[in-house]
Amino acid sequence: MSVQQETHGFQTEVAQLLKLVTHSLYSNKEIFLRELVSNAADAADKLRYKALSDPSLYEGDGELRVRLSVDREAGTLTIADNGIGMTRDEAIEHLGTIAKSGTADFFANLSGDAAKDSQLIGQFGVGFYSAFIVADKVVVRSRAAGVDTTAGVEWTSGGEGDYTVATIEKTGRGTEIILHLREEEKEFLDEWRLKQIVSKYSDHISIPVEMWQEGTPEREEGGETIPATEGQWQAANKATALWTLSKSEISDDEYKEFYKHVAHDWEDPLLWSHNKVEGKQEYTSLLYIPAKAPFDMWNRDNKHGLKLYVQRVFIMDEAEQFLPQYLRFVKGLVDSNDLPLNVSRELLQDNKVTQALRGALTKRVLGMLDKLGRNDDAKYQQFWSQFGNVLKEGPAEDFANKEAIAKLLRFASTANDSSVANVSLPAYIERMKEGQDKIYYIVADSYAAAKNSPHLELLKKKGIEVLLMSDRIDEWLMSHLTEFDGKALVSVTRGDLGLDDLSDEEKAEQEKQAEEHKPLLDRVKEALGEKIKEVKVSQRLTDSPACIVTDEQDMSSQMIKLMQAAGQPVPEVKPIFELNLTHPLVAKLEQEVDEERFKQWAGLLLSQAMLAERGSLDDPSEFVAQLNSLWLELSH
Ligand SMILES: Nc1ncnc2c1ncn2[C@@H]1O[C@H](COP(=O)(O)OP(=O)(O)OP(=O)(O)O)[C@@H](O)[C@H]1O
Repeated sequence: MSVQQETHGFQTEVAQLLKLVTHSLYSNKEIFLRELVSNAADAADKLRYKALSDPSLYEGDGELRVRLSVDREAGTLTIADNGIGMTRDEAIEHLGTIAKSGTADFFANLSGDAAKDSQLIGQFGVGFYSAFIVADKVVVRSRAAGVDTTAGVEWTSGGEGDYTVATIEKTGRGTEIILHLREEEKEFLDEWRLKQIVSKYSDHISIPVEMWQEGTPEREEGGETIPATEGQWQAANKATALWTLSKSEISDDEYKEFYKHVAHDWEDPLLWSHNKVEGKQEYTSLLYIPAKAPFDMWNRDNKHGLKLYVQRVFIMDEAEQFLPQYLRFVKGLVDSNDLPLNVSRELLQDNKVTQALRGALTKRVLGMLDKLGRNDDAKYQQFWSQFGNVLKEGPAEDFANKEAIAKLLRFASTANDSSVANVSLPAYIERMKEGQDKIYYIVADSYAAAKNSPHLELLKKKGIEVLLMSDRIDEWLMSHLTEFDGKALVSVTRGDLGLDDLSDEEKAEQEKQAEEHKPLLDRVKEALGEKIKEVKVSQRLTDSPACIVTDEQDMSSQMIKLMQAAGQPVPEVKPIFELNLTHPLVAKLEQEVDEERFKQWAGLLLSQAMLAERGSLDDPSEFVAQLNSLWLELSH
């Protein structure tokens, strides 16, 4: 008997997802079973957790499991669990909408190319909806733990635009998913096939996945009577929580499958680390680095964190207290023996055990990445391309581990001929010139702007390597990273380059020049007035006539741009104007006797330098007017 039947439309994104699922995930269709079993195991975990404080929720049935059964005549495969179940409202919410933040944006960005989109969809996580890869009708019958048997729900959909829900009576607690298999998917009615899939994907799910084993009648064999056996449910998987085993008992494939269950990812992970720790703290951690960044990594509401278990009992998903923000891409679990079973999110917050675990797990992740960086360049590059920009938040967030994080950073460099960020600070230091005691870098708007910046000219000539940075976060990163391995990190667009350590002679020469050309410097300062802070003889240019640099104490151009983009007020910063005395244009300027023309030339050089450094001018029309007027004079 069912009452209160209603039809609902799917959330737009669900309808889109379903269309994609049925059309593009076909090549790996058997994983629908992994996804549904994974959900059943999650539902068992949730019930166990709730029952810690209210054991009556078990209703006398505390052996949590999932059962697979087939009905050949009806052409159905049923996946039934006795986990937490769903109420009518929960079924509508969980099976009719997607709650992930950023979902609409994600769908808006799909390309329409089935092959590409199917990859993305895998990353997005299809979960329950994968049922529609093999079924043209799905019926979900569920009853939540602790509610009356008359408050069950039946959810039915053909995977098109809508679904129906009805209130039903359901004696057993938990969820039953009945798949009406498509004509061409009848292979999933074959028990052998199902067993094979279960042991392939779900061996180490913590609950048994059971299948019905028919009984046998009494029979005679070799003159002996073998008694009849009764039919019974038998587990088709090992049903041991993977992390409780020792490493030597676990194959790589098992680690990978388990990752897909904990991380809700469809792809293999890049790397993992499994550790049992005993002594002052007792815990097991299994930490994974995904191969690809999730679509919503930059979304502020993105959920992240580890699964928390206490003494093998699931406590919560997405416990974000165990790792810092800049490691939010790490997936996996921690199973603690020291936390109380009734620990809540609030209690985790200021807890000593949590703090200690966070410290240890952070070190573990940084250590795992460091090892990868040293042993496998290609894999490390893959990691860096996906998560490098998240890791760059580290030095600002985690002072204690600054040096360890800095070791993991990678940058493009003048030592390479490509924009690939693959130079580490230790590698830079190894290549440093005799007498060089600083690490030089530049932050610009793009790789090309960084690489071709005039500020690099002299360093290039001297064969000194400069790290080239052009990610939005780089300026902020470098403002927190001023030293590595005892060496100062110096921006080539700021203050003094400190090259004097390289050659006393050159320094003396520069001072001499500054003295000799003081009248020129004074005239330029006079001509440009309030636009600049100071005029100096440049020690960094060889080919360009002039450049601007930022005073040590002032905010850099890149930082100003960042703050402007974020709508923040910025202080007015005047640049230091540096002239290259060896450049013919500067020589010409020095000889100019007409003060008006001198002013125009000086203004033009300043505008050029501003353009090269900032990519734009406060008053572009002034620049154009100056340029045109000088051209006209030249052509006379
Ligand atoms: N067997 C089940 N028992 C109880 N609730 C379930 C069951 N299957 C699904 N649900 C509910 O439906 C929700 C949606 O499931 P679905 O598999 O689509 O997503 P998910 O598991 O949350 O994440 P992902 O899409 O990444 O797999 C679940 O979060 C859960 O609340």
